[in-house]
Amino acid sequence: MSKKKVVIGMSGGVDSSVAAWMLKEQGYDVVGLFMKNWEDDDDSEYCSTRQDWIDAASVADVIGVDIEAVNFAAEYKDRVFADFLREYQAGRTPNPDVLCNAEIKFKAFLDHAMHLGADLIATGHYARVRQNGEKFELLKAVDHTKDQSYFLHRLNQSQLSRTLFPLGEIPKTEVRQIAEKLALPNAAKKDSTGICFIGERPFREFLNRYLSYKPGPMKTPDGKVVGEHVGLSFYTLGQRKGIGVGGMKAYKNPDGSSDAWYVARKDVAENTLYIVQGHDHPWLLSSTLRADQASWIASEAPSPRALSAKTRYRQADVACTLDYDAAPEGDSDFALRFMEAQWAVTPGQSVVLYDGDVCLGGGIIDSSTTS
Ligand SMILES: Nc1ncnc2c1ncn2[C@@H]1O[C@H](COP(=O)(O)OP(=O)(O)OP(=O)(O)O)[C@@H](O)[C@H]1O
Repeated sequence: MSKKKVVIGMSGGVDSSVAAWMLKEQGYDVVGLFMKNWEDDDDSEYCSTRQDWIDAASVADVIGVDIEAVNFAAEYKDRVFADFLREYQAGRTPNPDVLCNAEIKFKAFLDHAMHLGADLIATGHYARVRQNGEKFELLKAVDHTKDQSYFLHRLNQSQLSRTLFPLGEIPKTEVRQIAEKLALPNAAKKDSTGICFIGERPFREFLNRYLSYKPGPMKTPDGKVVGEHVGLSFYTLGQRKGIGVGGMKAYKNPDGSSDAWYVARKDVAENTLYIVQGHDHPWLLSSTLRADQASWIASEAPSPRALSAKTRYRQADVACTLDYDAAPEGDSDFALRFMEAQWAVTPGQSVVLYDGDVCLGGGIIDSSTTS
């Protein structure tokens, strides 16, 4: 029987390098594919694409697999970056890495791999796929500290049925050990952080180039104007640094100290930014949320029941109840009620639902309430 052909996304990072090696060990016919999703223009200071390609190609050479490069910069701009800008312009805080998986890594990439004659695709994500009868399930990685299912929650049955995640079963420490044992040229490379096209560059300066912005008042909950914001798009809920009221001592604790200020609300219609003093201010806590753009891995919506959720990556799962009847306001698709109030639930971010280790899918946070 001929070997199954797997096209794996090789980013030049340690994870996808080790994943490619594992697939080869497992007997697959492995081909690496390096994607370029962002044109460098004048960004070369912050963009490591050239070095990443060199790393991916040298790893492919060491483990003995073919590799090629493909440019999805146009698709990325149309399907991910345009949405990212629209969301920021509307005062929300989007998560482009979620959309990148749904539209680029598991759509444009998948289509391209199929044209190359692949049976399956693979990435170095930390997550697992399990077949359960006719259905494919997305599970958290065994290494919960690295689990990336949050970013993969918009994948569907067709995508999951053709995907392998070789790293889902092993801890990150073992991945590093394998890279060292094989003397991979990138064994000591740092993990990438942040949104891929922004990288390490100053965020506000980057957004400035693409968005129109209008300064407006910064107010406290009682309506007092305490400053001016530079444009609502440049702030996110729960933000503490960069508000520019650090020295403001208007509200003191009984002991004379003053707590930090946080962004708590954006009123887009009034172009007003509300800030509150103290990490646990009631305006920063939500007991319910509404979400839209629901996407369910099993194709159908889960039954309303007690589940757990993450309203941001790297957050411990929180107990909640899924409810559809509570959602009909606006375009909301579902509502959640949390057992314990959640801090800085942020419109535009993904909310992802879990039943134990099984990721059920999720939606985009539309609004939240304190009551
Ligand atoms: N430029 C790229 N070309 C091809 N595949 C990519 C690229 N960027 C990411 N991927 C794939 O998506 C997976 C997850 O991407 P992410 O940016 O989260 O990388 P990571 O966890 O730092 O992994 P790595 O160490 O492989 O870069 C990677 O392991 C890889 O398979």
